[in-house]
Amino acid sequence: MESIAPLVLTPGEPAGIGPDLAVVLAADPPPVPLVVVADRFLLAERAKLLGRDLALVDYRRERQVTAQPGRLTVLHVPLAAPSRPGRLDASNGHYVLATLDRAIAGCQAGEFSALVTGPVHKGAINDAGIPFSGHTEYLAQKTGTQRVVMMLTGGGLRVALATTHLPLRAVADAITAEALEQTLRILHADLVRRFGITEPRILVAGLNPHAGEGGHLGREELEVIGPVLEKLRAERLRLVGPLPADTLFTPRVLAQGDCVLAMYHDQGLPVLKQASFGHGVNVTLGLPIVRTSVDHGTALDRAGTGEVDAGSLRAAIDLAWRLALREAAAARGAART
Ligand SMILES: NC(=O)C1=CN([C@@H]2O[C@H](COP(=O)(O)OP(=O)(O)OC[C@H]3O[C@@H](n4cnc5c(N)ncnc54)[C@H](O)[C@@H]3O)[C@@H](O)[C@H]2O)C=CC1
Ligand SMILES: NCC(=O)COP(=O)(O)O
Repeated sequence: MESIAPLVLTPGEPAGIGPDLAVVLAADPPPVPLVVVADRFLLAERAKLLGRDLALVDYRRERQVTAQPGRLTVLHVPLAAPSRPGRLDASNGHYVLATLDRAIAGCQAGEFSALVTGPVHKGAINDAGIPFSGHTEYLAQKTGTQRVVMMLTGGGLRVALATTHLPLRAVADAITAEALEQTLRILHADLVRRFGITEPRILVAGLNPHAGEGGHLGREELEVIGPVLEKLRAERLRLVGPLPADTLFTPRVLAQGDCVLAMYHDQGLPVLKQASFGHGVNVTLGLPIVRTSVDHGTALDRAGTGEVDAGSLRAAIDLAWRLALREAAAARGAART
């Protein structure tokens, strides 16, 4: 195994399935060094509840991180209040962000090579009095990045979003020429740099039914999306669209692209999740650090039951490791030149 810094995992909402997933993962760990940032007593309790043996290694004492069955290396961050599976408690909202902050700081400092996030409950964090839309927006803010792009990958698809966690009412106003151009530039650049696709072909969805039907069902395609695509095509970006979203996700059209850019969350993600739920990965593009995440939420109904599928977490760890190795190789190449 190539030697780069360990990955860091935040299990997320303590009342959700994140702690369960960390416990399940430890039984059959992926072959990469991994540090879990969480309350160690929470993990120990969840392991007990699930009837699993789990040895917790204190990261602060033992910096040598190895993957061994039945062991988890834990960087302890204390809960604010005891947590029970399935029972949200807003007083732990700050805990969730404290785990993220520690992990992000470690990635920025080179202590960790990539961040893998478990699911957080956006409502619980907001109920703690902290405005929070999602990891994607939080990571942009914490790293001082003006714009990032959410992309999910799974089931042979890559689906990126032009807007992320917005009320539907706000979506059309958020799709400005400037925002869309920046999004497409980030998507193109990261498909090249992080995913090794030399000339990525991006299929861009329209916003309105039938991509606006020539302006009769909405004008964003004519006034915003089309002109941005024209401008970037002149720079040799391979962009197709704006395409009617209802037929974009058919095999014949998908075969013509490497990635889809959907205009909003529920235009793109249901298709991706239908194709790969439980095995997909959410990756944030445009960040100065590598970050991947599970494709699912907190599944409060399953926390503490043992009925959880760790497939998406495993896929997120695998992708984070591969992206981190690529980053390290690129950095070595740059240092040589
Ligand atoms: N990466 C993240 O932080 C994400 C967080 N969320 C948040 O999660 C919360 C709950 O969202 P929902 O819409 O209910 O979606 P959800 O993904 O938590 O649950 C949907 C259904 O899938 C099941 N499920 C989800 N993951 C599973 C797993 N690994 N194994 C077995 N079953 C699983 C659940 O039991 C439920 O029946 C919301 O607050 C949402 O914002 C949602 C998506 C991603
Ligand atoms: N639907 C994706 C989601 O909610 C996760 O978003 P984020 O927390 O990764 O920004």
